[in-house]
Amino acid sequence: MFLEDCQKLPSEDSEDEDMLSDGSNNEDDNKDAGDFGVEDGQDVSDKDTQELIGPIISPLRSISGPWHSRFTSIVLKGYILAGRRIHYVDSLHREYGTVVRLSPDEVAISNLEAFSQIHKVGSGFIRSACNGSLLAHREPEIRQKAELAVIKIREDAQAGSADILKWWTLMATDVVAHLSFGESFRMQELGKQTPYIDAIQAALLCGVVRNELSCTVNIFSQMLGQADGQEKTEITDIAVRTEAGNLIVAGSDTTAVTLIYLIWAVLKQPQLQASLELEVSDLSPDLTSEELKNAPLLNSVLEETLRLHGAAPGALPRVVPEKGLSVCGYFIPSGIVVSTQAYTLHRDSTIFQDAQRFDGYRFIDKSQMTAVQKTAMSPFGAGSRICIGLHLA
Ligand code: HEM
Repeated sequence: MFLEDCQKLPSEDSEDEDMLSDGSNNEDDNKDAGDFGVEDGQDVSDKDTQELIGPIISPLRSISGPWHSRFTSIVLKGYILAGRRIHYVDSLHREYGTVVRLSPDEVAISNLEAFSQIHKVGSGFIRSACNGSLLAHREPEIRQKAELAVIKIREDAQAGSADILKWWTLMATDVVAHLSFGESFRMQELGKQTPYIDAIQAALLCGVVRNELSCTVNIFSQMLGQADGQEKTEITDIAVRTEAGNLIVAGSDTTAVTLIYLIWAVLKQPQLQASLELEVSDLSPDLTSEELKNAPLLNSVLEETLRLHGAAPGALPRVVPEKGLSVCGYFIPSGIVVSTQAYTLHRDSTIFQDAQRFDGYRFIDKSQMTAVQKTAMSPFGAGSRICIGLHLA
């Protein structure tokens, strides 16, 4: 049971407002599924049925949201195209509550219990995250690339100014390429992205990364080996190309963008910067991952960066399965898309005290984290579709 379930989030600029002032989700309508004329488990994904039901008797009609969400997704799409979906949805949660209608067939949810229900590992195929051994085997290569990035940043800074984001991006892309394909693109040495990477990013940035990827030291050698050993294989050239592009996009910009936010947030707090530098200077020059794991402030700053500035805080959409979803007194039938977003959960001041503030010490003692905070912290997603690059990142 989570506090403040099913209620409005405080507005961003009035964090101290009493969140309990409005205990409803803005609707007087009866929230019982029976009143929608839809039985539990009834599938409304069928297009004809949906058109027939229309906005008036839609099973979602009592879920609050902007008036147009009952008729069209055009406004939502406008925000998506403008790259503002996260902020738009966050503002809707603050206005309408934890369950908000976004379009005729999409509902956004920022209720933690529902979050767990939606993302928990089901009984079907379960994807597990990359395990630590990937990191252990590849640590020297990763460190060598990180050191090179720091050298390049220092050289540029000494010559006038350094484009830190550029070097983090080149570093992350080289690391992902090396681990995935067994060979780096050596973009750090070149000092720029290869046209090949430019093309992949342009083609895939708008797509959603959702492919089944196994996580091995060299993913492609395994895939191709499998293809060689079988007469019939599901793995086509196009699939290999798509997987390759997905990995590059999923692993490089996310890591680089998170790192640049970390630098920015720390530089804004000179006191924090000094303490962090002191902690890191006490570590051995080897900087093994074991040693890094035991640097409390460094890890706390990383967690806090992922909380406020993680690079993928947007919608994780899921289709409601046959049994439907009950959330905050609403019943959402099968076929409807429900989405949760870390951006809103991570800024919920009922979960994280002073949630809008970057507090580098917030996670200094992780044993103090409440169960609710642990569930809410989801910069890498959650459940069966959790980021496979989590440990590497
Ligand atoms: C700070 C860095 C990173 C962040 C914040 C991040 C975040 C995420 C999130 C939130 C998801 C879940 C998407 C969903 O549920 O629909 C995801 C999935 C994924 N990530 Fe990451 N990621 C990072 C780094 C990486 C790296 C380094 C790699 C690869 C080397 C990677 C590969 C993937 C892949 C392949 C998926 C898709 C998994 C699936 O569809 O089941 N990510 N990531």
